[in-house]
Amino acid sequence: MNIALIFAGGIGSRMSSQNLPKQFLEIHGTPLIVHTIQHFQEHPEIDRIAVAILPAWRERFEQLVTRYELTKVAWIVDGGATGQESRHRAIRAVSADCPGDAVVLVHDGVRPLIDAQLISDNIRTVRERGPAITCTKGNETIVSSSGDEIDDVLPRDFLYTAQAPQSMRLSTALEIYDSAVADGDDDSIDTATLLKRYGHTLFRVDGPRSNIKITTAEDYYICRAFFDLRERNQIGG
Ligand SMILES: C[C@](O)(CO)[C@H](O)COP(=O)(O)O
Repeated sequence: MNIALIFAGGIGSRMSSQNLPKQFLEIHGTPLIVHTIQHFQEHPEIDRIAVAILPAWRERFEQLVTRYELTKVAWIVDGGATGQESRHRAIRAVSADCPGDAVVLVHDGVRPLIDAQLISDNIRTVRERGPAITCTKGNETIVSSSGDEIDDVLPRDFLYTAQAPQSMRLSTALEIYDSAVADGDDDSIDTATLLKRYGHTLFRVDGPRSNIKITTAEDYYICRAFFDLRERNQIGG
């Protein structure tokens, strides 16, 4: 069994989209969260979908589930105060109904350019090797800087950006999220961070550069340009 767990619990504080959370912004007349879920809905290997949503937007989301016939959406949980809490709530809801060896793909609601290949590659990697983290190779030099001076120039050959999906067995997801709470952490950056902290070996799944996360207004316009290209069949997905 393979389950997509979509996190759409954030308010989009880094993007000024008036009062509309960014996951509800539209591209080509369809909300971003629907574009994202449709990739999982249409994927033959995905059985069910869990979504963590802002409590105040739950009703609006439920209407979208009906309108766009997102029939695989089996759990809608209220998002928590942090991304970690939202993901944990969704993992707990899924764990109450599904076996621990199910594969879960944790994905951002605002990464609508995911494609079928990436979903398949995540599932295969978890089944054959272990936890899978979607990555893209860096094509610019990365430096670290804690003040206004550059502390270090990092070796680009070994640098990647971790994206999503971030995937693992359901039992592993529950174990790391429970452990984080027990250890007093309720605001970790992402699933990859927790997997690494609790000693898991992570395997890289190479994804396309187009699988961007919409964080700022600029990202929205870049994403829209990718949608236009896809519509003209100039990139895959
Ligand atoms: C999970 C993630 O997309 C990996 O790059 C990222 O960490 C999510 O970050 P956000 O701050 O919750 O948008």
